[in-house]
Amino acid sequence: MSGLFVQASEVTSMNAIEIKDLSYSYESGLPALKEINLSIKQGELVALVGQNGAGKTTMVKHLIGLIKANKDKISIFGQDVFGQRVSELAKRVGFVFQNPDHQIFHDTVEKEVAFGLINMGLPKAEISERVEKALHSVGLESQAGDYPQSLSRGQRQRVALASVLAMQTEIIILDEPTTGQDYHERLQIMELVNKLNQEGHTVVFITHDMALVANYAERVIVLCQGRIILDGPVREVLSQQAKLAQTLLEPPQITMLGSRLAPSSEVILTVDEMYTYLQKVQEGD
Ligand SMILES: Nc1ncnc2c1ncn2[C@@H]1O[C@H](COP(=O)(O)OP(=O)(O)OP(=O)(O)O)[C@@H](O)[C@H]1O
Repeated sequence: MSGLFVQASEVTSMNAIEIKDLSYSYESGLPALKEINLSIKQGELVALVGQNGAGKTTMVKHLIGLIKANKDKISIFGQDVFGQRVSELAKRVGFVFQNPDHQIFHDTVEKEVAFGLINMGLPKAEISERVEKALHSVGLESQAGDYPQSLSRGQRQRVALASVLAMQTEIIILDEPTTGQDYHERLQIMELVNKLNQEGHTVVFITHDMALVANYAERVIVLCQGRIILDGPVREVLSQQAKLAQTLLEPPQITMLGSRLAPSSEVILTVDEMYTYLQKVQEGD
């Protein structure tokens, strides 16, 4: 990995992403984003949640230049994205689309993953090394020569992820990364997301799955009808059940069960935490 990355999920004081007073309406529609203000520090692992149509994809499209932001609205590592080309932004911000077929165009998996690297003008040996490493990370090394459209949706999603990994961008954004994956693949992808963050990447993942949020994110940003209505550490946000209900999102089952069993205790996020809580109760703590 590049020496730019900080080690072991260290969150620095540097803003990786900064959005200032961003509003946006599509030509044909109502406002999709309203007065968004947020900053994400280098090294953070953030979940972005909200019901369908809340504005999550519109927000991240601004970060990768697919929707052009006005001047002084968005900066990436202190640099205004205004006027930056998509290809320039792609070197710092990697984006894995929700639908892998929106980003897969080549006739072999290997060529697909190499594409961005060839555009960057990297030497052949480095391209081969990065492609191999990225395919290994997503468990697709034996599919390198396959036609992507012959793979399952879950595998195609991992091809798209490998293409972004190979670029070694400082920021990685994933839109619903576990869609179409079975249980083991979901675990594998989220462990990989975690590892990337540990290696120093700033990671933002969009999801509807609050169990993923509870298990993997440090911070969660909740969008509702184009506005940020909650933003903070996962435990704090999941304790705001009434506000979350506005978004039709529910805390994970284990958290709901925990709030019934132990209404006054801390918010329970995972099965392990529930187990610890029950053990304490049994011991009469
Ligand atoms: N290309 C478009 N043209 C017009 N309106 C759009 C377009 N894309 C999104 N919208 C509208 O903008 C709003 C925000 O949509 P967006 O896709 O950003 O939400 P989302 O939170 O990502 O939803 P989902 O979870 O369904 O992907 C919605 O009202 C949506 O209908």
